[in-house]
This record gives sequence, C-alpha cells and structure tokens, in this order.
Amino acid sequence: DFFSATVHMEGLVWVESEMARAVRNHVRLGGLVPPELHRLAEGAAWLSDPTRVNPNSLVHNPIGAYLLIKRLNQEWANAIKTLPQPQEVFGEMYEELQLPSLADLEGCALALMRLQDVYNLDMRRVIDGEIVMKCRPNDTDACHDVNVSELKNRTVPLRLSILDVFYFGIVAQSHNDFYHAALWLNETLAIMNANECELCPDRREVLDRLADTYSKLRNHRGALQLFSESYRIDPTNPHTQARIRDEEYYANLQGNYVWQLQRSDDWEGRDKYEELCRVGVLQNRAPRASVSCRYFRPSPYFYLQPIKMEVLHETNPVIHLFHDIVSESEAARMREMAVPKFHRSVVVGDDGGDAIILNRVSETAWHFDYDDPVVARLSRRVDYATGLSTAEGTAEAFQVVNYGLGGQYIPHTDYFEGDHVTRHVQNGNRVVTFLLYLSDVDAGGATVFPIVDVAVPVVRNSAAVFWSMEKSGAVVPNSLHAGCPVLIGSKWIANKWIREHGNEFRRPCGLTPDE
Ligand SMILES: O=C(O)CCC(=O)C(=O)O
Ligand SMILES: [Fe+2]
Repeated sequence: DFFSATVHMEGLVWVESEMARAVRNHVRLGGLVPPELHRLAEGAAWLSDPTRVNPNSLVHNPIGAYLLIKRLNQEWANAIKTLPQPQEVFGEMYEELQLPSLADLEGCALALMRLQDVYNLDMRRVIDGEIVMKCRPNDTDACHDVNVSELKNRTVPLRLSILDVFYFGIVAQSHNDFYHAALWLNETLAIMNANECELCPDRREVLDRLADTYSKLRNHRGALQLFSESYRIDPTNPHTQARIRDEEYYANLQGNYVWQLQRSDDWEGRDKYEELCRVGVLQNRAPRASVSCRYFRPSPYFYLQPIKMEVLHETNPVIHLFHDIVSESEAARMREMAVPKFHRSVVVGDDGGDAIILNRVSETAWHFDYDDPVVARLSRRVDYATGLSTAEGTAEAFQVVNYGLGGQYIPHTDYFEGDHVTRHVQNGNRVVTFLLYLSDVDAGGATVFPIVDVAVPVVRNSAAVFWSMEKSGAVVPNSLHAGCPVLIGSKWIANKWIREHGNEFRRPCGLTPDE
C-alpha cells in the first residue's frame, strides 16, 4: 500500500512528475497523445518546476494526497489504457510503472474521515480544499480554532468535486461506517439541492444510499422520507416500495423518538485523547508550558556539549525532551536506511500475535547496531543519555516509523501487561522509551499523555524520553501515551526501548518502594 507511509506517497509525486515529463517530451517530438493525457501532463507540469515549493508537500496535505491517488488510479490509468503503444510515450519506465490501487484510494478517504473526527474539521472547508480545525464545545481554553492550510503556501487548488464527496459516502458505507456515510451522503444531497450540476451523481442512487444508511442508524423517519422521494423519481421500483413499507413500520414503532447523528466509534479515553491532539495541533510552533529547562550532563560524553533538556513532566511519569540529540545527517541516514525495509506496522494483538489495525497506520523498520555505524553510535548515545545499557538483549533495536496519511497510534503503554508479558518479556519489561523525532510535522502528530495532560511537540532531531517503570519494578500507568494523527506533514520517529535485564546494577532499587 502507498497510503500507509507518507514516504511512499512522496514516491508517487515523482511518478506523476516523470509521466508528465514523458508525455510532454513525446508531444514536443511531434508525437500525438489523447487530449486527456495532454491535460494531465500539463496539469502536473509545476511538479518539475524548481522555482515552486517542494512538490512533496502536495502529499503532506491529506486532500492533496487523496487527489493525487485519484488522478493516478483513475485518470492516468484510464488515459494510458487508451494508448495502443504506451511504451512509445513512456519508454522503459512503463514496465516498472506501479500505480496506486483502489485500496489506496479508499485508505485515503478513510484517513481523511479519521482526521475529520479527531481535529473536528469543517467539512465544507475540506471540500473547498482547506483544513480548518474547530475546537469542540467542551475543549479547554488551550484549544484554538485554526486554518492549518493557511500556514503553508499552497500552490494548487485542492477542491473536491461532488463526485468525491459522494465517493467518500460510498466508501464509508461499504466499510459499515454509517456515521461518516450519513455525513458525506447528506452533504452530497445538500450540494445537489443547492446547485444545478452537470456532473452530479444519479439523484436516486444518492437518496437510496442515504436512506439505507439512515435505516442502519435507526433513523427510520429520515429513511422513510428519502425512500419516498426516491420512489417519486422511479415509481416502478418494487424494491423501494418494500423499503418504504418497512421504514414506515419501524418509524411508527419508534413513536416520538428524536434521532441524533452520533459517532459510532466510542472507546474509553477517546475524548480526552482527541482533545489533547487538538490542543497540540500546532505544538511545535506555540510556546509550551514546560516545567523547566536546563543543561544536562548525564555522562562525561556530554561534557563539552551538554544535552539541552526540557522537563515536560517531573515525575510519574518523568517526561523529558532532549533537544538536538541527533544531527541532521544521522536522522537522514536513519530514514534512508528504513525505506527499503519498511513493513506495515503491527501492534501486539489480543491473541499475543501481531495485528494490523487501522489505529496504527504506519510503516516500520528495525535497525540493529551491526547494520550501520550510525545506528551503533546512536545506541551508544542513548546509553550515555539514559544511564542504561543498550547492549543487545538489554535494549531493542531502533524501531523506525513513518506514519501514513492521518497516521496515528492510539493510547497505549509501552510496558507489557497481562497476557502479553509471557510472549514479550524475556528480557524484562520496558523501562524507558527513547523516542527520537527524525522529522518535523506541519500540523498534528504530537505525542500526548492523556492522563497527565502533556503534549510533547514533534521537534526535529530531538527525543522524548519517558519512564514506564519505577526503580522498584512497578509499572507507571500514567505513562499512557499516543501519537496523534498527522494532519499535515510526514512524521518520522525512531524508538529505542530499554529492558530491565542487564540494567540491574545501572538502575538498582531504591531504599523504599516509591523511590
Ligand atoms: O508517534 C508517537 O508520537 C508515539 C509513538 C509510540 O508511542 C510508540 O511507537 O510506541
Ligand atoms: Fe508508545
């Protein structure tokens, strides 16, 4: 999949730019191409204009990413199909051409809907190509409405068409996500009611889909009304007639019941987590309420260049941010080595095995110390900075992650609990997390600790360091944390988890259990 890591999406920007270049060259040399192909190539010309902003920023925006995938999966693919000899236009690249799939397009649509919830995005503005976050009524004063797309100089209009709006509704419906289906299908209908449009979807299909969605959500009166309208358009359809009878029956049973559209994915702690994500949406720009800052020399290694340490939470759990702990070139090396190794991220599933879930959309690679001198050097630095051994068997390899579109990692603890202990705790539990930020993020993506109300900013080349265990060996439930969905940008991190075994003498028990 392309949508599961932003770095893969960046590759697609390059693909479009190269295809456009090939078409333009072909035309310049006197070749003929269908007008549609010509239009696509001209539309992508700006991608190879060096005076414009970084083309990768196109896919750092979720609307831009969706539109790119759509162009490649549908418009380019269809136009190429009409060519009798595509090799004449595209040459060798044609053989290796890998265009995104329908699953990618769906993944983009679902990602946008997830962002819509967490950041409470204004739907109308999304359709106009703008990402505007609104705080929810119960949010703290620390939350501020913001148009995050204004913060980036945009180069191309990112407007969605009514067919896109309809498509979002269809995707949601086909994933049994009736909440978003209702939102987007309703919007489709609203746009159709407000405008004369040539390229509108079939009205009856929109009505039937929305009616069916309402029925699933137990809004039988709404469903009845829509099926009735659909029936007026086509009175010969026996299926609609039957549905009207059913909905009438259920609506009567419901009596005066007042229906309200509600999100369907409720889980404990969701609201607090999402609120903190909204508060932290521009965390790396805003001044933070850090407890204190100081130079920190945890070992002679840092004698000449002490760590610039920001204390974000003093205890239970300790959360520090170490600034400039890796260099630009080390971070680049870590990212570059990861791409060829990437696999879709998994989490520990209920059965103790690996599980792929939509709650963790990202790609993962593991870097061992013997893979590269830079990795070994960084492991050593983590040892000096934490005072704990990072030798093999004591610490895990570096886990490098690039989040995908709307990529997030919902609240969890890094230490293992319950059934997971047996499978994952041969070397003891995870004592400390050293979370390196290998990139900036334009908006969203903060690491948040909902129990203690801390949002850690994604500051390039810094590391969030937090402790999951007390010296006594007791775990710290307050270390519950999450990676907020990336709203705009490409988020790269590298985790180093250090285990208990091998550190008994480096971090011995205190004199009292709560030391
Ligand atoms: O991406 C983040 O900010 C948090 C990641 C995380 O918690 C993890 O990988 O365990
Ligand atoms: Fe974590």
